[in-house]
Amino acid sequence: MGDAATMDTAPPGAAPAGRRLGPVILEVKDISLAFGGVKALTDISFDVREHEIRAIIGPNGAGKSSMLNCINGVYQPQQGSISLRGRTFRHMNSRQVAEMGVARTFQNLALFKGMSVLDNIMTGRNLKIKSNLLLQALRIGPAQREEIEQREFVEHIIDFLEIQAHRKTPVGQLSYGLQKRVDLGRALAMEPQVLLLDEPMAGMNVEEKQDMCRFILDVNDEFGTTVVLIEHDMGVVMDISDRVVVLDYGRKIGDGTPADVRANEDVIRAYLGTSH
Ligand SMILES: Nc1ncnc2c1ncn2[C@@H]1O[C@H](COP(=O)(O)OP(=O)(O)OP(=O)(O)O)[C@@H](O)[C@H]1O
Repeated sequence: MGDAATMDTAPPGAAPAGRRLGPVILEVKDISLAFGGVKALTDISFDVREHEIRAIIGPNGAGKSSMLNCINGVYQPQQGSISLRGRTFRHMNSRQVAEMGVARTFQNLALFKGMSVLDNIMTGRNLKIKSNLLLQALRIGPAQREEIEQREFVEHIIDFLEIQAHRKTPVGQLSYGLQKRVDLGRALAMEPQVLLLDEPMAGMNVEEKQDMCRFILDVNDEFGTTVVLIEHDMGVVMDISDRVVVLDYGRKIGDGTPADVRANEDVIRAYLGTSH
C-alpha cells in the first residue's frame, strides 16, 4: 500500500524537462473544507515550488476544484492555512489573492462572449491599472499613457498565444479550443507568479491539446510562472508535471513525481474504481 506521507521524494532542484525548481512558493497546510455534511477536503497538505508544474488529479468529486477555489480565495476552508512566499493568507477574497500574484482559469469558461479577444484579455489587466476611473473614462493624461502601455502588454500576450488573427473577433464566435486559449491569456494578463489552471484541456481535440501543452510549457519556461493544474488527461499530466498530488474523496492519497504516483497502489485502486 502506497504511503502518501512518504511520497514527497522529488530531489531539490529536480524537474523532468531539466527545469530548475526554486524554493517553496505556495504552501497548503492541513486544509479541510466541508459543505454542510459533505467533506470536500480533509487535512490536505502539499507544497508547490517556484517554477514548478504541479498537477492535482483524482476521480470526479475528489475535491480538485474545491482545492483551487481555496487557493484563490473563492472558498474559505474551515481549517488549515495557505501561504504564498511565506505569507499566510486567511479569509482573503479572490481579488486580494489575485493582487498577491495568483491567477486562474476556469473549468467552465467565464469569458465575456460578446466582447473581442483583445477586450477579454484586457479585463485581466484591470488589477494593474493604477489611474482612477474618472481619468480612465476621460482618457487623459497619465490614464491615456497607461492605457497605451496596458494595450501593448495585451498585444504581446496575443502574439505569444498566436491569436493575432482573432484579436477583434467576439470570443463567442471562436472554437472552444481558442476560447480556452483566450481564458489563459486573460490570466496571463495579470502577470501572475502562480497560475492555477482548472482542466485547461477539457473538451479539446488532440491538436488543441498539443497546442495548449506547448503554451503551458512556454509560459512556465519564458515567464518563469509556477503552474498548478487540474487535468483529467493522464498522458498530459504525466508528460508535463514535475510532481503530482492525488486526491480521492477529499483526501490526499498520493504525492510525488509522475513515476511515484503511477506506482502508488492507492492511486491505481482509486482510478481502477472509476471510469477514468
Ligand atoms: N459549492 C458547493 N456546494 C456543495 N457541495 C460542493 C460544492 N462544491 C463542491 N462540492 C462537493 O464537494 C466535493 C468535491 O467537489 P469538487 O468539485 O471539488 O471535485 P472535483 O475533483 O473537482 O470533481 P470534478 O473532476 O468532477 O470536477 C463533491 O462531493 C461536490 O459535490
